[in-house]
Amino acid sequence: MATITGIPQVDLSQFVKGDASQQAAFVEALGKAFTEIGFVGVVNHGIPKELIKKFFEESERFFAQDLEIKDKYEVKNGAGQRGYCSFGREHAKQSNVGDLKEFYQFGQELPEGHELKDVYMDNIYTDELPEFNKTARELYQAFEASGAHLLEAIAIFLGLDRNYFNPHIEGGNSILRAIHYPPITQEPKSAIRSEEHEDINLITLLVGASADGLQVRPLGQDWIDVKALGDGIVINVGDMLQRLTNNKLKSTTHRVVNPPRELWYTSRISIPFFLHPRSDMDLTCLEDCVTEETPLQYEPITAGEYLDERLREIGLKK
Ligand SMILES: O=C(O)CCC(=O)C(=O)O
Ligand SMILES: [Fe+2]
Repeated sequence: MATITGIPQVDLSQFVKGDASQQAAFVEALGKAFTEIGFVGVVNHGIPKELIKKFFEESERFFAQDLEIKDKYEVKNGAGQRGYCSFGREHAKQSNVGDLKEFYQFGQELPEGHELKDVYMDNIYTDELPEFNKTARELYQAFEASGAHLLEAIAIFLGLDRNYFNPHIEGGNSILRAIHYPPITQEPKSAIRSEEHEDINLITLLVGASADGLQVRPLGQDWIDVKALGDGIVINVGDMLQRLTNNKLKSTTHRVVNPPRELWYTSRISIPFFLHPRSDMDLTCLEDCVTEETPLQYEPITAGEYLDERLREIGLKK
């Protein structure tokens, strides 16, 4: 039984396989969750359980290697968008203390002849762990498919054509990230594994982490613990979708806190998929989201320009 506590939960199979009334109920529930707290738990998301398990195991293997090996896969001035990013390098935009994590990122890979083929940086594949590379590709594609269904439901909720997002996410600039929070061995500078932040992209799909620690803080409320039990995934709205909808859908602050002292010896692995559109997607606020009660909050910008701005703020781009 898959359950997620702390946030509302929806069943994606109702939308993908259900009849019209089940689809409508799904759209309603998803829209409510995203306008209120910006986070939702999703069960029956269509991402194969075995694939998730395999990628978790391969990620553990990757991070367990000597730093000397991992360092080979770090691109020192590549804005951290592919390959390995070493411990402490990324920090939240308001903080100058690095997060207590290391991670590895895979990006979009397109077939020969695709118009965006040469636009993206090549992925960095490890020599030691061919299965890490292979499962990353498979999981990337499974996340893209599941994310496309969710965006279709969001488009319906926003009163747009249900295929509104399709041309923007086909060949999009999404990132699959495997994060490792190592065991804590000495009194940490802060009680936080990953400082509070909002995600940059359209939506994030997060595979149930290997340990507790994720907390979200809806506007005007206290921190809420989000726990994924079983095989549900956590989905949240990112800043690009919040911006496009003129704050109708909420990109909610979240963080990962350290475990209690008696669990310091434990590590934590989590697998977020940051669903990004193509760089040329226009993020100008949707007309229907600008009203007398909700006046325009943002200037027009493209997804590419916005990403650039944000990567500088978090120390990944100079
Ligand atoms: O590790 C987690 O559970 C969340 C990570 C996260 O919020 C992020 O990488 O943006
Ligand atoms: Fe995040």
